Amino acid sequence: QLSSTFYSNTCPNVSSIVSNVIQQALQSDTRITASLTRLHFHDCFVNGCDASLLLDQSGNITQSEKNATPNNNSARGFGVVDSIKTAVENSCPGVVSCADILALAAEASVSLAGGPSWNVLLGRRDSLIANQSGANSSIPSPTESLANITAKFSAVGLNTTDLVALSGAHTFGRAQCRFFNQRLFNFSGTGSPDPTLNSTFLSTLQQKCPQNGNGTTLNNLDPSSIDTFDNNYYANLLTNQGLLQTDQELFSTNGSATISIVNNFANNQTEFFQAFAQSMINMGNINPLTGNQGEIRSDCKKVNGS
Ligand code: HEM
Ligand SMILES: [Ca+2]
Repeated sequence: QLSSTFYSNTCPNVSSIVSNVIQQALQSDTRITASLTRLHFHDCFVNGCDASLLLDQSGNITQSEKNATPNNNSARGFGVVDSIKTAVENSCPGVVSCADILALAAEASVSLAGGPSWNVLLGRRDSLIANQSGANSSIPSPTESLANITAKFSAVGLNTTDLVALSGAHTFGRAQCRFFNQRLFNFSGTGSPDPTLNSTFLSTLQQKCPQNGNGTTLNNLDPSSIDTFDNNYYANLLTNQGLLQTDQELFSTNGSATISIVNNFANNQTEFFQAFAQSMINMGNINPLTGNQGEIRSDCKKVNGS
């Protein structure tokens, strides 16, 4: 029941307002488009796309999603979300939800980085609660098996094509060493690195992420075109240069239905862009609050009146 025309009377310029603030932020932060895209994912997988992720831990919010393991010292871009909200409130006070701002920011970000555009469906409302334990259990971890990741996508109504297409968001942005360094020296107790890592790529990563390092060094998820949204992510998987274990598993799990989809997206950027846009719409449809459920927050970090 979301609609692309939801704000056409009440805030007709909302898309360009969002895009303009992101363009400003890009001047000093080339990573921001990736970070904003990830926020929509981490919101939608926990209680649906309801901006539950954005609530700070304070007052009645005793266990924020921001402080959950997948987000703590990892999810970023919250300040830019606040700047977008301020700009939107200046033009259209009290009408645009923070959940819709995350959906619009993801589309604008992908588009500004050279990826596809799509009509964002709108009309989500904002939650009154956060679900930290849900964030810990529902957001995929980068060391899980493909079967587990597939199950987590399936739990929110997303299929294998959605999984492969949405993983293509790792065409931009960064990952800290601590999220993949289990692959580099002693993979699964074998005493050897992950055999599905290209040996040249492995040496580079071993140098960037030494065994006694602190694990927070940043690495490009797609070294071949770091801030550009393209299909190089899939080409990297074909040459065993997926950064996260869960990236490489899409191509290196024997017999998996994901392999032919990776091949298709590696060979055809147009098909990847179309599939990515459709899967972002699918993800954006996960369990939204609508009608008179929830509220339109005036500050994305807090429930109204708190
Ligand atoms: C399939 C399961 C997925 C896993 C296991 C996963 C895991 C991760 C991890 C561990 C990082 C690095 C975080 C850090 O170093 O702080 C990351 C970054 C990122 N993820 Fe995913 N992710 C998945 C799917 C997705 C999806 C579906 C999207 C969006 C549609 C997405 C978008 C991103 C982006 C854009 C970044 C870079 C963020 C930045 O630079 O700030 N990921 N992901
Ligand atoms: Ca949520």
